[in-house]
Amino acid sequence: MKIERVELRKIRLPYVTPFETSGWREDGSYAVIVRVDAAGITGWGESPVGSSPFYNEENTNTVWTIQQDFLVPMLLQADLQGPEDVPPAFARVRGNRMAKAGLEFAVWDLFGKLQGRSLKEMLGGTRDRVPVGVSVGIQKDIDTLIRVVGNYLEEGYRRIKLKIRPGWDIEPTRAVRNTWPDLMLQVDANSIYHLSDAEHLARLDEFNLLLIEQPLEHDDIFDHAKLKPHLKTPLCLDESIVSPAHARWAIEMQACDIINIKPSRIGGFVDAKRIHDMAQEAGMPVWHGGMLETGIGRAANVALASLPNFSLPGDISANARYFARDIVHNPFTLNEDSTLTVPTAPGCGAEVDEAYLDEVTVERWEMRA
Ligand SMILES: CSCC[C@@H](NC(=O)CCC(=O)O)C(=O)O
Ligand SMILES: [Mg+2]
Repeated sequence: MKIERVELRKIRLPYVTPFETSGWREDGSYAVIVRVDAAGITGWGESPVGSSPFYNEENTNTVWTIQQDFLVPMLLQADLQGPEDVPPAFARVRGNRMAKAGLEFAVWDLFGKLQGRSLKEMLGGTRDRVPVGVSVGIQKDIDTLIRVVGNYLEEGYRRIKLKIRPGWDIEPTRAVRNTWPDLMLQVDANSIYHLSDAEHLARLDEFNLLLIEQPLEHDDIFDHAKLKPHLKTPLCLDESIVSPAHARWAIEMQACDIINIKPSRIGGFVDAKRIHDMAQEAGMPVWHGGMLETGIGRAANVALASLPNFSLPGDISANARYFARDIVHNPFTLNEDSTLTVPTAPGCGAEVDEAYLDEVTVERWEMRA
């Protein structure tokens, strides 16, 4: 099948509160929303990039350029038997995985609608609900942090992730642990530390954390393997794992105990599923990360998180955690057991609110076959 039309949109969708990590602060979604059309069917996808290239090497503008100049023409050329044919069509383009992923997601959604199959079914999901938690950004002080965490626990979330950085790591984590001794708690450093911080990072071991996420450089596996023996807490990689090859290197080098899987970081579902399966083979648990997606990317994430080796709560909160109003008519709401319900509708299950999407679109582009 040939894709007949591709439409890209830059959006501005404000977060209910800004989100701060060790390296940047973002006030809203600057994602690129992808629409593909063929045979009278529309598929939707999202490249969940930020305004700056601070999480990985991509941002709104790199996605916008690479999609328009290379990936969309390649996609329109391709004769697709299924969404698995999308990555080979993009193979000549190095990196730019969020740009690739947004387009691939949209083609998965399209084929699901064409075949009457949910994304969960297409990907091999086994769960009807997926356990989720909340990622809590860096706060102005510890009292505020305790209040913010308390509010999320009130809402019913059972797992909390804290962003940390030098000067905001041991004491905030201690304060949360002391307030909630039995809480499922983990931390994410977003690559801000170095191997020389090993002893300092080992101080986090006293807090009985589920994991320490991506403490060292965003493109490192070797030093994480050297760090791991210093830690009792399980070590999780996020930014470093951008392909099945990276996952194999990390597993074989014993560089981590757990992998955070984000199909956007990895370039799409095909390779994300490969990493899920490799980790399962190796007896390594994975959990689903988040990139503050709108309801379009969020639905894609929930579908993937329904696969069997996703064994720790994911960073896939209800849409309202970020958006007062989302670009979908059917936002996720948190179930009483701190899970989200996996959509069963054909495709990703997101019902796009096109009128509101138009309102939050700041730039639009399209290309036809
Ligand atoms: C703006 S990029 C945020 C990347 C960060 N993501 C989260 O903390 C989860 C955010 C979410 O709730 O989607 C991570 O490194 O895991
Ligand atoms: Mg992370």
